[in-house]
Amino acid sequence: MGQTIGVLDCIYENMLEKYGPWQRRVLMVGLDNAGKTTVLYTLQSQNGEKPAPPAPNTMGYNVEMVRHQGLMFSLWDLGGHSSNRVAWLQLLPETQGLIFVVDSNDKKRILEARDELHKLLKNDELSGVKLLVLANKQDLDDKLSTDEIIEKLQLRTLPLDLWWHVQECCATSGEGLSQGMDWLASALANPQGLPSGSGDHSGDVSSQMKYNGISQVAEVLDLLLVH
Ligand SMILES: Nc1nc2c(ncn2[C@@H]2O[C@H](COP(=O)(O)OP(=O)(O)OP(=O)(O)O)[C@@H](O)[C@H]2O)c(=O)[nH]1
Ligand SMILES: [Mg+2]
Repeated sequence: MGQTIGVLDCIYENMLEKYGPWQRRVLMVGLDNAGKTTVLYTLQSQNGEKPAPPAPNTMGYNVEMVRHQGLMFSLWDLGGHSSNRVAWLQLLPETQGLIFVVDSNDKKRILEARDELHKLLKNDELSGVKLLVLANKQDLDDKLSTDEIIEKLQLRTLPLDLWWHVQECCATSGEGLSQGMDWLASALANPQGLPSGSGDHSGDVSSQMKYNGISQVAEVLDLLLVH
């Protein structure tokens, strides 16, 4: 196991070398059915790319390189089913941004989402991470508002030095995704200067690049998920 993670680190260092200081690792997590994969591929299609065919219930992960506001993100969409969640931990080192996707319509599971988020944030590797909460499925009638999501997820109990922001969105239409990415890009670009909850301004995912190294990282993760 240790050797496998070492290989992962090595590949990631190669990616850093290739993309320099602009490259940021962003993990996208949340419960199953929250809409993570839809977010990933809607961002891809907003960028003019042909998105991958929809694949519900991600077993493992999807990963794409996304450029936004001059920053290059390696955006990892990790399957949210409980059997997948242990794999989230493998990617925590070097993670600078965390996108936590919530199904705003699923009131029955919001406390499970809260518990997963707080459990994840207890990991030391995530100290200094910038947290974007996507309050997804805002197109549905019986949805939780931003204030309700903040309260239910107990975001105000998080450490004061942890920056977080809640963005309402609809992953199927793409509404709100760009604003969320704006906040994340600003937070990651100006780690000293952006107070929690501020920084919304418009912008688009401008381009996307794929890097061969991703498939190597993916192979290593495949091994981790199988064992
Ligand atoms: N109405 C509505 N449905 C959405 C929205 N976003 C995603 N969905 C639907 O929710 C379902 C689950 O979406 P996925 O993107 O597969 O969810 P996921 O978080 O990747 O789930 P796992 O891979 O199991 O972790 C799909 O049927 C999507 O079409 C949204 O904004 N509004
Ligand atoms: Mg998925």
